[in-house]
Amino acid sequence: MVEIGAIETRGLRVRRGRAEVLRGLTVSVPRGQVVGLLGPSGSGKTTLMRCVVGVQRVADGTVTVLGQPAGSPRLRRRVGYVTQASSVYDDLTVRENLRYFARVLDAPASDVDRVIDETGLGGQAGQLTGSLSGGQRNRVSLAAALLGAPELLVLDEPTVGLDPVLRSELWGLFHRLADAGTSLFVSSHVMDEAARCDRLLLLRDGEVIADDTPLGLLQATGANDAEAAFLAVIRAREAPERR
Ligand SMILES: Nc1ncnc2c1ncn2[C@@H]1O[C@H](COP(=O)(O)OP(=O)(O)OP(=O)(O)O)[C@@H](O)[C@H]1O
Repeated sequence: MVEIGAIETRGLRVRRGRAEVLRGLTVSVPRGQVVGLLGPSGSGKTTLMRCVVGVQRVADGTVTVLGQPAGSPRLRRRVGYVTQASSVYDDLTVRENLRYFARVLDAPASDVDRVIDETGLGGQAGQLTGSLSGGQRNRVSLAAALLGAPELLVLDEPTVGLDPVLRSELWGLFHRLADAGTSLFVSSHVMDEAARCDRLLLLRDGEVIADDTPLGLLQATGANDAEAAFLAVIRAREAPERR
């Protein structure tokens, strides 16, 4: 049997306003890995994630998630999505928020303690969410997305605003989840997070300019880090046009 990837897109085109922001993307995200979606601000990362979770109007092409068309009702509990904005209630405590979302998602009540533990929020569980720092609040949204143990997690810049220790802990969590079989699709505009991914998709101006492992990308470009590799890929693509 052919293994169905976590995410498959074919010729995906999206227009937002007058601009074409995804320009015929064909990408494949394997299961059970942490796949990084890296690219500068405005390159289309959030738009691609919106396509994956089925909330973006698509002009052309297909998006298949866990073998189903993106947005299909059967994917609702199988896919967790964390946007850049907080998706939890400020006037509830961390634990109250998670209990509420566990009920909405029909997740086991025991998941609440599990996700509090996984996201390191034990010390804040009884605190009103509105009184937390921005980074802590992001982790409450992440904890809510972990309820019910979805097979695919789509995380839009989950480490923004976190200190290096928390950032490192969160990447550790992502890999533990992947080791247990979860697929993670994680965006970042911070190139130094590239090395933490199993696989990378580099996006620029709505096009995938590289799809490789971090090591493969460094070897292919001869660069020492992801930022230099990104620039090398861009230069190589633009070189023929200069002639
Ligand atoms: N609601 C909208 N209407 C029109 N254009 C939009 C809208 N939202 C985003 N865009 C445009 O689509 C392009 C891609 O935006 P997108 O948010 O997907 O980029 P991104 O890579 O996620 O950026 P960031 O890292 O800043 O979040 C940008 O040029 C942006 O200006």
